[in-house]
Amino acid sequence: MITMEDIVREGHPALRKVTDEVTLPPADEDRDTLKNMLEYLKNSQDEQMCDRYGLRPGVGLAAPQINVNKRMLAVHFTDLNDRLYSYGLLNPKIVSHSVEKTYLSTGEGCLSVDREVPGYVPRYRRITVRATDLEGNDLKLRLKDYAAIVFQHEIDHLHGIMFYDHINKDQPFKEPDGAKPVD
Ligand SMILES: OCN(O)CCCc1ccccc1
Ligand code: NI
Repeated sequence: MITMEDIVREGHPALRKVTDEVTLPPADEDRDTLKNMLEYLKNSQDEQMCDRYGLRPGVGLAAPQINVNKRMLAVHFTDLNDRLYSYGLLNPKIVSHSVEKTYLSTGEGCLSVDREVPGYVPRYRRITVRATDLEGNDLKLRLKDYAAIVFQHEIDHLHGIMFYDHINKDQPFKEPDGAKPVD
């Protein structure tokens, strides 16, 4: 099982690499890795597992965070309308997005960042993502608000981008133009 020891922290070069696409159908090793990433998220949202294994709760995890240079990510969360998003995704790609922006009013954190980095992280309010799931299905996900934020955070990791790269250096809490916050 994946624990915090497997998660690399900022400064590790893996977090600044652009990942390689996964050849499809995925090799068993890739599928197992992705399943383990999804398992980590579920474990991290269970209090007993957290206490027993010292896990930090997470709603998403990208392969570079466990030092795997592959374009794959896992998410496990319910959005504000109680829709469950639980996926292991191969080669996810944002194929379209709104001009309109959003941001998490609490700011963002990251399992690979052991410090608070205050500030708003501007994100697209709506995105469409194409990807392949663990069963080999081609998915087209239309996401907005919180779900869009989580997916953008994870897809950024696949391109070596950290959430704080987006924070306005001079005015971290400047509301992004015309953006509607997710509270
Ligand atoms: O890369 C995943 N990760 O570090 C866990 C935190 C995920 C996350 C946190 C805040 C807003 C969006 C996504
Ligand atoms: Ni992260």
